Amino acid sequence: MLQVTDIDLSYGASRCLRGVSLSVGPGQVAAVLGRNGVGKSSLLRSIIGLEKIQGGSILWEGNEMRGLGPAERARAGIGYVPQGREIFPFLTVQENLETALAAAPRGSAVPDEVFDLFPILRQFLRRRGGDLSGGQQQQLAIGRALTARPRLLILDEPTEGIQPNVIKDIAKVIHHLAHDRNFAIVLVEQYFEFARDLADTITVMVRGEVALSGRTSELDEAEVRKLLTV
Ligand SMILES: Nc1ncnc2c1ncn2[C@@H]1O[C@H](COP(=O)(O)OP(=O)(O)OP(=O)(O)O)[C@@H](O)[C@H]1O
Repeated sequence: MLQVTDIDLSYGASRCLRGVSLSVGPGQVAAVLGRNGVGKSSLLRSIIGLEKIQGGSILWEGNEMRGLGPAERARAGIGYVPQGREIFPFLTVQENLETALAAAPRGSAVPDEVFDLFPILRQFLRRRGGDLSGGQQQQLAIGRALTARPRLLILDEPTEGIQPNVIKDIAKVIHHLAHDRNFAIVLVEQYFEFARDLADTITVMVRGEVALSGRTSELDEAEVRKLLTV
């Protein structure tokens, strides 16, 4: 279980997150929605340890993550797929995947599951990351996160700049990871429909704060849409 409680984050004098809370358990997908610049990526970066929060707590599987760096949080089972994918363009697909093994015990390999989920990665193992399409790069970024064998997967706008047929594949994978493999998943999205169809809970942020949060089935869709457009 991930329990983010009342976190505050400032960049210098500018407050970015104010009292933000979010929780997600194994087998669940929590979506975070909001317009550009409301703090969604900053929230994710705070959870994985790339930003140093000034207040609040981040409990993962009962342990406080707040004082830990990103590598320690990764070892604790937190996986991250960054916005824009951040594939290494001059490394091959295989090498990109293997970067996630840096902290793994010696002799560890890319799990077969990665290739079962994304057969294209096996086919393109020796191709350079920079030569893949946007959708293939997104699959590689998710595959790379899974290579570290996380139990919590955090995805920042996985549908950004990707064709509809690949978006469907990615939605299927996220659904499978949560419901068949018991991952806890936090997903930041711009597209309401994608989040609604996948997520158990939705949190809508406005200017660094949680404006609305609840079970997807119980949220007033019109109200959510209003917060995403004003
Ligand atoms: N490293 C930083 N230094 C200073 N300000 C930052 C930094 N990162 C983000 N910000 C500011 O914090 C606010 C929240 O940014 P953030 O990227 O978290 O929003 P977002 O909701 O993810 O937006 P987007 O959908 O555009 O990715 C913005 O005003 C942004 O300009």
